[in-house]
Amino acid sequence: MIPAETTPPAAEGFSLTIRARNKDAWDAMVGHRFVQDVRADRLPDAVFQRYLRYEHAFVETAVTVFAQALAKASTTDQRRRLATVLHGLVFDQIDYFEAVFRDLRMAPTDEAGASLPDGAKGLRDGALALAANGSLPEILAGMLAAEWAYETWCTEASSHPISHPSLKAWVDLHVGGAFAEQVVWLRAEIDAAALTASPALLTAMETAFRRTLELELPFHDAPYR
Ligand SMILES: Cc1ncc(CN)c(N)n1
Repeated sequence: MIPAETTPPAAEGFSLTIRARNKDAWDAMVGHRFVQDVRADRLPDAVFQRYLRYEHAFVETAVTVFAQALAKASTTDQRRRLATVLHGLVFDQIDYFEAVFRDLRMAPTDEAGASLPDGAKGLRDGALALAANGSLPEILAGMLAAEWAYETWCTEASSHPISHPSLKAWVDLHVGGAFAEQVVWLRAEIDAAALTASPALLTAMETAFRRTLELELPFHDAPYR
């Protein structure tokens, strides 16, 4: 669904506004069956292993998306922040996949992603199209939806016992520290951009936010096949 023309309210930031206006998609993501299974410590191993492959591919996609955001950045602060985001992805997160594939004796994911299911390809293709065609605020609004939803559900899930050490480690990578700072920064960028954005740009930012949440749902359905 494309949102109707968007206006930012005076008092609260635009990031909170678009999350509230898209509560149905947000709630569907942070309450997805996959999230519920992690929280209840009952995620089947086969689902986790399929998820890891799709997720590894998505992290590689996120590197491309944030690299394109960096190319479109106009200030040194934005470039530094985005370089930090990229560092977290190519080191902390890719290191995690290399270790987990070794520990679980899984073959590495094929780099071209040819074997990905439609749900995983949908999120990848949506994010890459946004990165290629969108302005910086649109790209950041789309990635805010992905990062903020993960920070939210992982923070909640991390207060429950998670017995699979690799799953626990993955959840913990999205709680506090540099990841939380990244979400704070993305929100601040969206809030600041909205203050001077045209109505068309506000709508484009909200569309990117919602579309990403909508694409997250089939991505997380996919490992259940
Ligand atoms: C599918 C997906 N969406 C979001 C995130 C948060 N980086 C993630 N790791 N994976």
